[in-house]
Amino acid sequence: MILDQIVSKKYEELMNIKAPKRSLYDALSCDDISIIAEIKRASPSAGAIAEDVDAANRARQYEAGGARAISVVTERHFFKGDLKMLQLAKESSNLPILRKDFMFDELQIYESLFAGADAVLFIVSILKGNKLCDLVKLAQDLGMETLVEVHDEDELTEALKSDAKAIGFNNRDLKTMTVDMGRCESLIKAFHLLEPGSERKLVAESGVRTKEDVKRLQELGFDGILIGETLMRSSNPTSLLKELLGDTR
Ligand SMILES: O=C(O)c1ccccc1NCC(=O)[C@H](O)[C@H](O)COP(=O)(O)O
Repeated sequence: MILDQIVSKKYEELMNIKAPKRSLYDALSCDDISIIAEIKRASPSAGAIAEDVDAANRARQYEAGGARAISVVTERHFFKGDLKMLQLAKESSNLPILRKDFMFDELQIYESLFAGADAVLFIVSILKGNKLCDLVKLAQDLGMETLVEVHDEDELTEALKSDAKAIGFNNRDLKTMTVDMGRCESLIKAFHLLEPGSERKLVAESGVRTKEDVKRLQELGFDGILIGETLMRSSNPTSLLKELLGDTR
């Protein structure tokens, strides 16, 4: 009986967390291109980037520079991240917060909700069978949005079976860690053939360094760009964001 009460209390709490929410989908629905600015302490390809980053301050700097959403890499082992960074970014900005991690278990979805994530990322290559669709549905049932990440056309076909409202094309090969900007170019063409007239939002991920890259991705039809390392290495991310966005607004 007491357990029932605890469970129903927790359920009420979960339902209260659902609203009000900040929408990644809306952030990607502007007339011009939106930058999702990433907070990432380290990565397998780069090693340590900014291990002592102040996530609260970074989030404020990103918002001031014109970012429309923030991605926080919470994975501990390879990226030295944690959920505290996500909570700090949420408290310190008005932007939708995306949790970027290796998500494969229902518990991680509830954990994301409690930490304040507005959206969660799923990587098709690590989710087998119906798992992707099930996790997307759970996240959306709990009021969060989803970005599903693909690296090739087979993964794209899998991603389109889910109800995700946004698809991310990652230029980084997860095995070799190398970045090929041509990857998202060919994938966006494949996407339009597979799902003409789609309402889904499209995000280019990884390897974006210059305002020319941003302009090119806008011309290709992307709604958003996820930028991590370039911003994390900058001591003035606000002005860097303004510079990157310069020719697009
Ligand atoms: O960043 C890595 O080295 C990495 C290696 C293996 C799997 C994922 C990895 N990164 C996650 C990301 O997708 C990026 O953090 C994100 O797209 C931003 O990329 P970048 O602007 O190149 O930092």
